[in-house]
Amino acid sequence: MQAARHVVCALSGGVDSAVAALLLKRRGYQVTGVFMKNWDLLDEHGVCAADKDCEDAYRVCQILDLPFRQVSYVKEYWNDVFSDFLNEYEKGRTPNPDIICNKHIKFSCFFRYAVDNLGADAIATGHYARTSQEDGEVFQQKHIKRPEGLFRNRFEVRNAVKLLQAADSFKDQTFFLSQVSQDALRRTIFPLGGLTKDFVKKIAAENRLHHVLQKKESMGMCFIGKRNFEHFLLQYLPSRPGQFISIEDHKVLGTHKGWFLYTLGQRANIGGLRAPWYVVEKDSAKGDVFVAPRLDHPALYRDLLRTSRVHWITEEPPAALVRDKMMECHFRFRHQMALVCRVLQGGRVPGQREDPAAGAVCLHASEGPAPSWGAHR
Ligand SMILES: Nc1ncnc2c1ncn2[C@@H]1O[C@H](COP(=O)(O)OP(=O)(O)OP(=O)(O)O)[C@@H](O)[C@H]1O
Repeated sequence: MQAARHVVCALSGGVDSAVAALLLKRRGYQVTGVFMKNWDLLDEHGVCAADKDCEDAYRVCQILDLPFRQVSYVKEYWNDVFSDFLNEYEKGRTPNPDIICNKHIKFSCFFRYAVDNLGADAIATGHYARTSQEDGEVFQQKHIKRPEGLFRNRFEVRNAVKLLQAADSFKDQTFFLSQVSQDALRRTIFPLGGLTKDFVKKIAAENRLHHVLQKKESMGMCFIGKRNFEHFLLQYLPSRPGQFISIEDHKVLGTHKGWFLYTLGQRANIGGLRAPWYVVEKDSAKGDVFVAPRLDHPALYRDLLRTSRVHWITEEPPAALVRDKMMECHFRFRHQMALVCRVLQGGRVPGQREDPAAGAVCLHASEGPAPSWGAHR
């Protein structure tokens, strides 16, 4: 008889990955649970939250009778995720550290550790996402036990694998997985891809996983916790006091501690003013932040958005984009925001060589691509 395939499941100490590990075991895989310690500084209460999460992950393995390991990527997280996060803020952009963490830590360091050190055939996480090689049936909300034979070709894939949205569109986490490599995706299983969160909680409750059920859902950036975001950032970046200026009459409305703390479109709380104002523009040289008085103010809207090099998971870059220099794509600009169909124009980024994988996104659905890179309003 063929030996069971070995799947290394990333266990965060939360309910999703605990149920992912349980489902893998039920399907006949040999499962190892691994907790990653990525951040070891104390939170706002002087507690290292990672220690409690690690204990919870260990308990999941005890309940499910799985081997448990712990790895530390504190140094890698600091160098590849947190430093990038600070650098991006310093440049006035708003990075998403969860996307970078998936790219560099979970689907790179952890993936290599699982394959090279633990001899895994595949890794698994509790993300709500699917790939084009999932065996549809087994992801339905039924307790079906599958004979091992059905999965024997699971990891011998010839065609490139696609990242697909989860069945639970509210929980779908593909936005955070948008930078993973083809190499890692080929050997990744998302056991929760076809399930709803409620169903996952039900499975946890029926399988003695009460300790993870009681935990609060992780929200926002893990290293910030409940701390005030501005205070947190100003511990790492020097403040640069500047002014809030009205875009309408250039009147000074108040002061702030750093233009880089604001994101375009963000609501700005200006001391002493009751009505909300929204960020339109930032002047990095003078440190001023220009604001508009209403969310429907025309100064807040754009026709064109420039992207840096696009990360193509399946076809790099798509042949249609190289041939036509443009293609229709569906975009999501933030997690849980609706997907919108827009035209992506490949081409030349100013100051760089011709690169069909870099692009501009025309933000009006009804119009064709914008005429040139110069136009950005
Ligand atoms: N510290 C960690 N150690 C191991 N795996 C992790 C860790 N943090 C996250 N993961 C993996 O990444 C997945 C997504 O994590 P994320 O924190 O975004 O989601 P989540 O919905 O809160 O998941 P969970 O309920 O499992 O904590 C987890 O389900 C788990 O597989």
